[in-house]
Amino acid sequence: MQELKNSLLELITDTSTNLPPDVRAAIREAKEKENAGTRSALALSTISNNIRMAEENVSPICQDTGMPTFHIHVPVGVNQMTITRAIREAIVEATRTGKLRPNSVDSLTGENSGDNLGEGVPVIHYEQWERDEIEVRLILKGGGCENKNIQYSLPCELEGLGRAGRDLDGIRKCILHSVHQAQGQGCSAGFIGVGIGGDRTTGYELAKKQLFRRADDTNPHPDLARLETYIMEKANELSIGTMGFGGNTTLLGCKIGSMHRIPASFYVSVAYNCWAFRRQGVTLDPKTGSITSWLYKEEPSQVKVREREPAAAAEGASGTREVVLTPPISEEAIRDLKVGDVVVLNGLIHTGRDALHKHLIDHDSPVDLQGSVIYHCGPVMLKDENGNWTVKAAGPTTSIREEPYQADIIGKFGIRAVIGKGGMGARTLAGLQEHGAVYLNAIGGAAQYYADCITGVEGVDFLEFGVPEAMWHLRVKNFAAIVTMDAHGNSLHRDVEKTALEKLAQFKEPVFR
Ligand SMILES: O=C(O)C[C@H](O)C(=O)O
Ligand code: SF4
Repeated sequence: MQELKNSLLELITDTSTNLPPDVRAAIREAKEKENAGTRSALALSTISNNIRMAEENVSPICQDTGMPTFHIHVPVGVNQMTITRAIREAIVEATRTGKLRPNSVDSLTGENSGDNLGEGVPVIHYEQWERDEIEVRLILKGGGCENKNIQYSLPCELEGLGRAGRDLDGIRKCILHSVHQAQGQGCSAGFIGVGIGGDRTTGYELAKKQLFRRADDTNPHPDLARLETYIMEKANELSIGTMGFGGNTTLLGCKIGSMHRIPASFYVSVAYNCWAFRRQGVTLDPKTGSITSWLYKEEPSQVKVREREPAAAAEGASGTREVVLTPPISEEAIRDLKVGDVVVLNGLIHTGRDALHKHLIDHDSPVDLQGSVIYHCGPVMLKDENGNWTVKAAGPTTSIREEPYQADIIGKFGIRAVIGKGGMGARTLAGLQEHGAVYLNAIGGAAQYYADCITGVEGVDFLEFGVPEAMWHLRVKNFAAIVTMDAHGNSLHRDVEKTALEKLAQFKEPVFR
């Protein structure tokens, strides 16, 4: 098995940097459905560029390279411990070369192991089979969409949909609700895997297993096939759209599996995966460990591929105002901004996410933040041989996690803009109004696109928090993001959620009897 580690490294690298054709086709279709000049069309254009850049640069599509999760089939007699050792070596190597972000954090001490290894990380499931080849499937599922997974215990009451009973119609309601509760926070448009039945653990496992199905397959079970088709149609009428900007595509794929349960329990478990759906697989020669085939490389047959770029997403949103700003930004410039404006930033910005926000509540900042821009981002960084840092990937992280801190931090330090994704809540909105600040929504997952806007790394503080959580001081050029919450009490996120809830309520009546 001398080739095993190299094969696994190739699999990890390809998974992180190159989306499979079925996922690309779903995104391409979504792009064709959006109207020219809309925010969703613009976001999908950025996403498509990002996918291309990641492949060309052989760099992570999204900076959050997620929880590496392997599903492996082995012929009888193959040593699983040899495979586990090779996976661990390949993971360390992929982290060292910037194909994976160091993502494994000790839950008690907060320490980042730095090499993506740790208790329970990576996740590896083995199963024996009677074929004489090894099959390795891998998903890199990021944290923002993982946080939007949801498990329902039937019967239950669902906002907008009323009672969900222990039958196919109750299941239908849970799945629709799961898409609504995710809004744009899991980097919609997303893919969902659904597990019906099992217990709390196996239900989620079944849901995640569905994510290994190709986006263009058909469920062999007629009821589940019907339900998948129904969900795809109705979830896309919720108008949540790409990144929760509103729009025609909210869901790119829905795959449902079912298993037995015990009489008292009836779970519907939903695994939500962002558009950056990094899934790949290989078969390996059990003697040499070399790759014999790739599992998700063929183009889907039923999706037509257009020759030229559709007019829809070609250029910037029509009628939007573009405002160029350089920090430190004045309160006046900020109060002039309205939801829908595109802000183009030049100059110095600072990253800060969970650890930094918690820290700043009762500590000083190492740099003056008056008039500054904070970027909710945990980048992939590499140090070169001269000790200089380079940015390998740098998209936004989900902002809502900072909701308990954000308004206070803005007030305490005089921050004028926060860049993130998915939007923030009522407390932050009030804080923006009170202190004169805005929330700027960047396109989640577009880590190559934003890394390209970073012209220099001017320093770093709190590296002891780990690479993703450190405070990186980044010089940017033409960094564009949309104002989705302004200093006048307006929030696009609040509006989209309200509309989506009204639309969800239209699906209250029974459909599957
Ligand atoms: O950790 C990150 O960089 C992002 C995360 O996947 C998120 O979606 O919030
Ligand atoms: S930032 Fe968005 S695209 Fe990246 S892993 Fe998180 S949810 Fe997925």
